[in-house]
This record gives sequence, structure tokens and C-alpha cells, in this order.
Amino acid sequence: MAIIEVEELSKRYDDQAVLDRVSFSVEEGEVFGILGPNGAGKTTAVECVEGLRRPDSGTVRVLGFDPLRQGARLREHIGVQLQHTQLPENIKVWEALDLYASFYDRPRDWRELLEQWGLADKRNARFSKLSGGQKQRLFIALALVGDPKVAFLDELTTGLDPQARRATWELVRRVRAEGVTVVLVSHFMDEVEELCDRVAILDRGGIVALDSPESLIDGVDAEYRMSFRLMEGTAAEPVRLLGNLDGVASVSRTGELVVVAGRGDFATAVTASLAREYVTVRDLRIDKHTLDDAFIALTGRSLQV
Ligand SMILES: Nc1ncnc2c1ncn2[C@@H]1O[C@H](COP(=O)(O)OP(=O)(O)OP(=O)(O)O)[C@@H](O)[C@H]1O
Repeated sequence: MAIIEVEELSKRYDDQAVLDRVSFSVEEGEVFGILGPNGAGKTTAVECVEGLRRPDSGTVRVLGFDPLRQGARLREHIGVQLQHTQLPENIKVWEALDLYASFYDRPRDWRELLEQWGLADKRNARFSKLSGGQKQRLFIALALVGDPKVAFLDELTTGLDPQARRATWELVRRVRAEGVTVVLVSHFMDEVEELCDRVAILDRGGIVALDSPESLIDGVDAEYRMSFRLMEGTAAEPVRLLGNLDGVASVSRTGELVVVAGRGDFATAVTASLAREYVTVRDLRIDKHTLDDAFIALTGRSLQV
């Protein structure tokens, strides 16, 4: 069942078209990613869905509500992650939760959220004294305090170190496991690949692709490479053995190192052929495509900044 439906959403700022007839829907229970480079219009799109910005045209329904006309009722059922600048430096963790709980008719018990998100010992700490990861946990707890059906998480891991990013990903999985639908805005490929059931790739105001990360990656019809080392004394000559296999574009050998490039599922054909000839190899590596390759294939540019 679609929980969010967006049709033909358009928005301009002055003479700049930021969203141009964007349509997508989000299914109940999924983690839906909106991925795109800086300035692609991600935040604008999400804020139109949340009812925080007014689109020029198009329709948006979230849980059946029109975010502009029924914003107050809608906000009872959604949770929005705040950006850092939106909490006073001196507010205590419990005060922030208590304040946000007061915005809802039927909030969750924030003491439970403190426990659940590992913030119980930080209950009386001031916001400014929290680490980046703790702040992120607080923001997620605040987004959940209204017991929402949908949570919007925007650039959740920007500025976090790799360890804190991974810990935050785990938290998102927990939110999903609780049955909350998640809309995740990000410009990190790995994050989206890791977390999202489906992703809309937004570029220059339009959706250039919408699918699961796996399908987007599988759809990339570009060469990739596999490499391995032959065991010493191997008699087989890989260039001859592998050169004519389906999908293989080139095979090169430098000493024991063999590099095979190709398209499609050539790596399976290569390993099967090696096994048939009893050739054992080590250090086998396949540089499979990533979401960034999918982005390059779709837009001609890399998203990595
Ligand atoms: N209130 C506004 N008035 C004028 N222009 C705006 C406004 N908000 C955003 N823009 C412009 O619209 C474009 C899209 O901005 P938006 O914040 O939606 O992109 P984004 O994909 O979320 O980018 P980022 O990843 O940098 O947050 C940008 O060029 C931005 O400068």
C-alpha cells in the first residue's frame, strides 16, 4: 500500500526550476531513498511532502492527507529529523524530548526512547555537550517521539565519522524493524545502497531512475573487472582459456596476476571455466558495479564529491 503519493510535483525559485513534474510513491514499511547531488532538489521535494513548502503544482498525499490543507493532522503521524541548528545549545536531552512530546496528542513515553536509543545516561546532558553520534541518536528519538507512521531523515550522517555512520545505519534499520516507513534523503551512495529498499535518483530537478539499489546496479551495462593470482607452477594459460568466454572483453596476465574485464555475468563463466580445468587461484576479487556507476550511467557524471 502506498503511504506517500507524489504526482507531477513542480517547484521554481525565481527563474530556477528546482523540481520539474516529479512523481513517486512510497510503500508502507519500506526505507525509501532520495539520492542526488547537492542542489538536486531533494530537500525541496521532501519539504513539499512534509507540508513545509508549497509546490507550484502537482499533488501530494501522505497517509491520505494533503500536507498543505491538512498539515496539522498529518504532522500527528509523521516524524521529521531536525537539522543540527534547530536545537538550542543549552537544552538538556530530556527537555528536548519532553518539549517535542508536548507537540503531539499521543506521544510515546520519552523515557523509553531514552533507554532504547542509549541516551539514558545523557538524560541531563546539554545538547552542545553531546558527541556527533549522540546528537544523531537524539534527533532520531525526537523524530520518533510522536509515534509516527513515517519518519523523514534528511542527511542523517553528514559530518559523522565512519564508525558513527555505521552505528547510525543500524539505528535506521531498527526504526524500520519497528514498522515505521522511512524516507531517507542522502547524497551518500553507500548509505543508500546499504539501507534503502528502493531509491529515487534525483538529478537537476527530475527523477532519472527509481528502483531497488540492486536493480539499478544490475542495470549498468558497463565493463567491470575481476582479478586473481595463479598458484605457482600453474600450467594453464588463462588468456587462451578465458578469452573467448561469453561476456569477456579482455584478459591480461602479468606474472601470476590475471585481470579479466567484461560485461554481464562473465565472472561466473570465468570461475566455472577455471574449475573445469582444475585451475586453483588465490586473491580472487571482483570489482562489481556500485550505485555510483549506475549514477554515472544515468547522468554522465559521478555523484562522489
Ligand atoms: N528558499 C529558497 N529560495 C531560493 N532558492 C532555493 C531555496 N531553497 C533551495 N533553493 C535552491 O534550489 C536548489 C535545490 O535546493 P535543495 O535544498 O532542494 O537541494 P538538495 O538536493 O536538498 O541539496 P543539498 O544536498 O545541498 O541539501 C538549490 O539550487 C538551492 O540553492
